[in-house]
Amino acid sequence: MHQVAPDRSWPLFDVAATRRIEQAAQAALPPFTLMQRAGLATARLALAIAPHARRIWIACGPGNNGGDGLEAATHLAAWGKEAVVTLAGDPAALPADAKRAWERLRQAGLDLAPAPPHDCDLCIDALLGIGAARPLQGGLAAAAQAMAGVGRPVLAIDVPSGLHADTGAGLAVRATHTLALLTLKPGLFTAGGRDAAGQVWFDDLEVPAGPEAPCALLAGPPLAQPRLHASHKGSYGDVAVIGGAPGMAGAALLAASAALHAGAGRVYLAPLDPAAARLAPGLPELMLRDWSSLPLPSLAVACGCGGGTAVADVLPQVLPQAASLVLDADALNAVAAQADLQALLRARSQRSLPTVLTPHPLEAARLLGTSTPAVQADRLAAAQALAARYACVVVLKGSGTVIAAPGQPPAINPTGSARLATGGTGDVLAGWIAALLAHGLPAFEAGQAAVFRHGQLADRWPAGEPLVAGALAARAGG
Ligand SMILES: NC(=O)C1=CN([C@@H]2O[C@H](COP(=O)(O)OP(=O)(O)OC[C@H]3O[C@@H](n4cnc5c(N)ncnc54)[C@H](OP(=O)(O)O)[C@@H]3O)[C@@H](O)[C@H]2O)[C@@H](O)CC1
Ligand SMILES: [K+]
Repeated sequence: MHQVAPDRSWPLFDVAATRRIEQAAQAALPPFTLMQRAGLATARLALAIAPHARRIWIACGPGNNGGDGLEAATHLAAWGKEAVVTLAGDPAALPADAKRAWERLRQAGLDLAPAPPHDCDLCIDALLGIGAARPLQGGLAAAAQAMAGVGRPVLAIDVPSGLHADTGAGLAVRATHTLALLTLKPGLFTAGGRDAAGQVWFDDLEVPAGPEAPCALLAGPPLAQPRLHASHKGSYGDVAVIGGAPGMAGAALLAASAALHAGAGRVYLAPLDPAAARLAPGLPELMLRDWSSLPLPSLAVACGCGGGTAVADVLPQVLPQAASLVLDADALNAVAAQADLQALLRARSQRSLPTVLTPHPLEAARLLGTSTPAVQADRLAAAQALAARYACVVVLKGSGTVIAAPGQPPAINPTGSARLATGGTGDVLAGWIAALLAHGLPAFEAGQAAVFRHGQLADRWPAGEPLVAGALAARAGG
């Protein structure tokens, strides 16, 4: 059993693949072996979470997830805990493995409680796992509500009940800990998954994934990029930030600052507000230019960043010329609105010019011609659809940022928190990605590395210190 920490990457498997892995293992092992292992692993983690717990409520549901809970309850009772077991369903209708767990519970002298306990030291959520097929209702919904009311740690078995294991969508039990079994599922790490799952643990039940290919990866830390002594500013590439329409100069400045601090050799700032060009940006390292004078074919360009509607006039030049390109915010809205810009964007991949789009869910919805809820209902699919449609790398922002590229499994970023939900952090990310593109990283790696470090910086931000985008940019790459 391992805690899933952002110190390495992890393969993720969807429900269909998990079912195939489970079936192959069931066929190779004596009956009930997997559920015994699942129940024992759950009971062990429960003890580790709440070693001094006296009363533990195990809330079981009508499928094999409930069976895991019944099996865990038998262990916990044998170890001297008061195990209060409820079952939202009919014991006679349990599937075969779960029924066997139920019989073992009875043989151990335990029985079902008619109702949840008034108080307990730990709840175990064994209501639903990967079989969650619809919103929680009836006895399952009542048990989930009671768990929320207890106000104690909640250990979810496999998946917080109600959460869609593939997508992270759905109203779910809010767990403090989740023990994923057999495989790690992508829904634990994106959309509502991170809030529902809490701290994630993983036990493969001694079953290898075999020939199954992961549907996605949980990203690990990017490789460090040591700088050679025999290098100069030209070794690290040039970035230009084009954005900052009247009233929004700060966005472009934040992106430029991030690119500079993330290690770009030289950074040009090309504000779209003519008045802004006369303002001292506070960063003497930046080179102010009119966008039309930039040497686009030798630059990594970050375009958008407070560009307003003015950015639409720039894109017909930038899209075909920029050596590598990050499109953010207003640039994405311009592309969503204009078919000619979409054609120019798609044409970049035919010339092997790297491009990264950094939409938030609403921008992604505009680019896909759909709604924000539809994007959030399946973030992995939305990011992959965008990458395929525009033939580029997509960084779909939000909880569990997804990085997608055509023809390869997407990555989900494990770092970052709601502390990043403050103005300008997206501009910082765009400039940071541009710096890594300028350095020569392939687009997917650049997106993944910048997103990981950007989130990690926020995770490590001192608790008492306000996280503002300017300070974040100043620590980019640090
Ligand atoms: N087999 C094994 O040995 C192993 C199994 N393992 C464990 O089993 C879990 C998968 O078990 P599972 O396939 O039985 O699915 P599970 O999530 O328990 O629920 C299915 C039941 O819930 C019902 N139901 C669904 N939604 C509902 C709703 N909203 N409201 C009400 N009912 C609802 C659904 O009813 P139906 O949709 O069929 O009408 C069905 O009766 C997996 O996550 C892992 O924990 C692992 O430990 C490996 C070893
Ligand atoms: K569960």
